[in-house]
Amino acid sequence: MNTATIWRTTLERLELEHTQIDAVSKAWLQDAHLLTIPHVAADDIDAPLDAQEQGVYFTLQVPNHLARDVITTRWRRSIEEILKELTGQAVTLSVTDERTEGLSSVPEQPPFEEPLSHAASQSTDFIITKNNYGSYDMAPETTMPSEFQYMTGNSGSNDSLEDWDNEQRANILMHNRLNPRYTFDAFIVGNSNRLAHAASLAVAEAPGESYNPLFLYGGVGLGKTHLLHAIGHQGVLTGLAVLYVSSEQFTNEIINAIRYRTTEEFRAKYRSVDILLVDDIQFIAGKESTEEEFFHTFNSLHEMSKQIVICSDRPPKAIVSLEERLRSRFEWGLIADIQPPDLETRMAILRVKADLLHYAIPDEIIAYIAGRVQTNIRELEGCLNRLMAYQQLHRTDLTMDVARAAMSSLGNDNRESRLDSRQIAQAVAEYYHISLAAMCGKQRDKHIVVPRQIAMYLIRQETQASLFEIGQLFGGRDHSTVLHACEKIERTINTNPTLRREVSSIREQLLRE
Ligand SMILES: Nc1ncnc2c1ncn2[C@@H]1O[C@H](COP(=O)(O)OP(=O)(O)OP(=O)(O)O)[C@@H](O)[C@H]1O
Repeated sequence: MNTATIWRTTLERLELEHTQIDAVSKAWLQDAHLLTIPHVAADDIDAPLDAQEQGVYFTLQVPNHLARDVITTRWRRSIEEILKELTGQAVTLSVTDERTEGLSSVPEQPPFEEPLSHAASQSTDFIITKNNYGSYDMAPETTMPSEFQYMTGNSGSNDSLEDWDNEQRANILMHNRLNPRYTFDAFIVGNSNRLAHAASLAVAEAPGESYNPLFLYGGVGLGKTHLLHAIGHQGVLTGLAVLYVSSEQFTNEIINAIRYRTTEEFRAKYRSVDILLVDDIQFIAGKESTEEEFFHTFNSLHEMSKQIVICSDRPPKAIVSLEERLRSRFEWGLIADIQPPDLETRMAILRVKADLLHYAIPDEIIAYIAGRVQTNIRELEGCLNRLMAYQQLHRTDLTMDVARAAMSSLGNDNRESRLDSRQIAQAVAEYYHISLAAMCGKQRDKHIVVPRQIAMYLIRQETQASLFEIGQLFGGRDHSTVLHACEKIERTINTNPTLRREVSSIREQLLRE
């Protein structure tokens, strides 16, 4: 079997096994090329090579960055599984959007073409939205409605554009209050934000060429503004005129332009930018003249292939009272959502933020904070700042007790009153699939002892129960046994990432209840 046959068979199997596979992924996968590293070529898979033990390394070449990220996140595991079955060997698959030299290609296939640029890779604009199955749906390009002609031909707006000299463009750059901390480098990518990040990067690398507009949406404090600014920084670096505005600012400028009869200047300003970044667009809904003006600004920029990036707390369809013609434009390019980050991503974000602040903080405390704040990264950062402030104020070492005190005294921890010891013990027993009775009893098997110690540790952390009370719950054990258990878990958590993850997952589960 050569790689072409393997890939064809893999695709057929994938489509059979995943009937909900979305149209965009399907198109990317059909365009993809499966390659192997020469010394473990797939043609040799029947030969008893070393590769039999090491497995086969495949590379899947896909058309662009976004395809790479989506296929890696959503499909790589399944493809690997199928390849494993087909080849009868362990398989490692990497997905790339670059042409990799030295890989064996498929003899019967046409020669591999240069990877497509973002512009070329997307011959038609399409809309990708998540459907109810959590996969992506694609809709065909919308045709350009006639209102699009506004201000592009007869109105003379292009003349005003030419009048808009370099000095004024420089002014725009100067007055862009882009937060220097909000860069791509400082953005942690996890499954929750991978698509939004990849799309933002694509847009920053080739403004106006790939996804236009790019519409990012997600809950409060999940990094939408951060990505907008990151795109902005990149644009500024390459000398483009970038304008970042909140929809509120846009509205105020329109009101003033109407009041002081300066609408021509307003229009010239907005239509001379190369990248327009608009935050919190949901607030323009229902504001008639703002919507009207934004509509025309959008059309002018889009026609000139200038990049527009829009953020909102909800998808266009959910912005009630937004004019239909605006909604359809927002759905024109790419819609990417940002979901709340998982525990690992929250921990990674905290670690990076702490490092940036040169704040030495043990993993255990990182896990503790990340377990507490689950849906808002701004709040997560707030906790870190509070902890620093608390520690400095009390001039104390950073310990778990200090972290707990900082959280509770600053009103960020009201869970103690909700969680009781029995509930925690029950959650731990369930997590480890053992009975509560066994965990609280006398058994000394390892698979019971460790969960018991974890339960003691969590109860100590999450409730006001004394060592004596905890001992009573666990079959009348001595307070020193409880203390020993708590200290042991506290120590081990710092050196054992698996245990740390388990404890954090239980805590997260408890806080969710
Ligand atoms: N993935 C991430 N990596 C690093 N920091 C992040 C990430 N996501 C968000 N942040 C940080 O979280 C804070 C809040 O992010 P941001 O202001 O971008 O959120 P938002 O989605 O625009 O929120 P809002 O809807 O309230 O405007 C910022 O300090 C940002 O740097």
